[in-house]
Amino acid sequence: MEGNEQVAGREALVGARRVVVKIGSALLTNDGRGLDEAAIGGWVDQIAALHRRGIEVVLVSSGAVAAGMVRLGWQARPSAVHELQAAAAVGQNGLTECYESHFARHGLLTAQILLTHDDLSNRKRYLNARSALRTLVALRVVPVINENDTVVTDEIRFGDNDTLGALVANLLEADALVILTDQEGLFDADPRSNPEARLIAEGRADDPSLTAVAGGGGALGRGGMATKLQAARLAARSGAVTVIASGRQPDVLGRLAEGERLGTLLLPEQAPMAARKRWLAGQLQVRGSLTLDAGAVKVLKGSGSSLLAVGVTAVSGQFRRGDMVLCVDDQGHRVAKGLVNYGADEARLLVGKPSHQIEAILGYMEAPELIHRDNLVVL
Ligand SMILES: Nc1ncnc2c1ncn2[C@@H]1O[C@H](COP(=O)(O)OP(=O)(O)O)[C@@H](O)[C@H]1O
Ligand SMILES: N[C@@H](CCC(=O)OP(=O)(O)O)C(=O)O
Repeated sequence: MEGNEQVAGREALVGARRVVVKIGSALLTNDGRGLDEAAIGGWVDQIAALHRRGIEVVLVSSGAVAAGMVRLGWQARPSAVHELQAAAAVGQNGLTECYESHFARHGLLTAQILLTHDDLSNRKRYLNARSALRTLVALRVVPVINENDTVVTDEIRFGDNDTLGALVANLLEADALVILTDQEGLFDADPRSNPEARLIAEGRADDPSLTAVAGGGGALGRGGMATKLQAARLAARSGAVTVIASGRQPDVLGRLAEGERLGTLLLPEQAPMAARKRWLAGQLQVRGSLTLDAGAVKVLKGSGSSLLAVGVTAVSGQFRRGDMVLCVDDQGHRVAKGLVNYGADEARLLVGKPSHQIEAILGYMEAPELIHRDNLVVL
């Protein structure tokens, strides 16, 4: 049942139609030697493949300052604002050129968009930015966004591009924000300093315990995991899920879109329900059915509750835990469908039984409900 669980847990990316991909400085720069053009070519190939599948991708790319430093022959990142601004202005050219030439190999146009904090906090400019981006996406152009480093000062800058990526995800109501970085995801401690650190595969974006483990960035990046977690919280506001993953994993974007467990998935508290339900509703393959009594039909339709065995009168078909089953009323009318927590044989034993008896009947309890409400869609 691994496979079903995998897809159920990652459905928001599997069904995503619009994705913001953020590529960080730590990843883009060739050990501080300027842009890693070969790696950029690889990400462009992946994005083009998503495009061909009909997924709209908006790119948020860092790297201007790092690329500018190399072009200018500077060894160390300057601390003076005017020098950072100059480096960004020089480097942004190289960045744009690099993306443009790689996307051109796939017959795709790019558009450079440089935003500042003001552009997104001022309502009028926000709406202008939104309509321009929507138009570009509708034209199948790939927007490549960065902060307009040349005109911002410390007080008004995002600084890290994680925040910018999240705001763009909000702006476009994207389904997902994918943050590609130099680590496999969020670990329970910074893996640079703690080799024992373990990857956190999944969590709630607003889980306060994650704040404690998310540290600052490396030499090249700006915000580290702390700003990535904050970005996930921001993105969650408009219902987007966030994935933090390593850009060095081969075909990371394609594999995520296939539902593979890579990196850290950070789910919003409320809104992903809509995406999840959309995905559930779109699933065609049903392995069996559960007949519900009138009380169960009422609570499912009325209050969006989970389905308990006590409200089930009959089980048909052969299904396994995690399979999609149909819920019908006593007349056989379709009421709901969802991913079931028990296989058909166990479900038959549980028919009409209250949840507190599950353990006594089966010898174990997988879950107190037959179908959890998160995995259920009323038809
Ligand atoms: N809990 C953690 N898990 C993973 N990485 C962490 C964690 N805490 C801090 N980091 C650091 O965050 C860095 C990635 O962030 P950053 O350097 O800002 O990259 P980017 O430029 O891709 O945004 C990692 O290289 C790592 O050292
Ligand atoms: N706007 C800056 C990028 C800032 C930055 O490095 O952010 P991040 O990739 O989040 O660590 C640049 O292009 O150099």
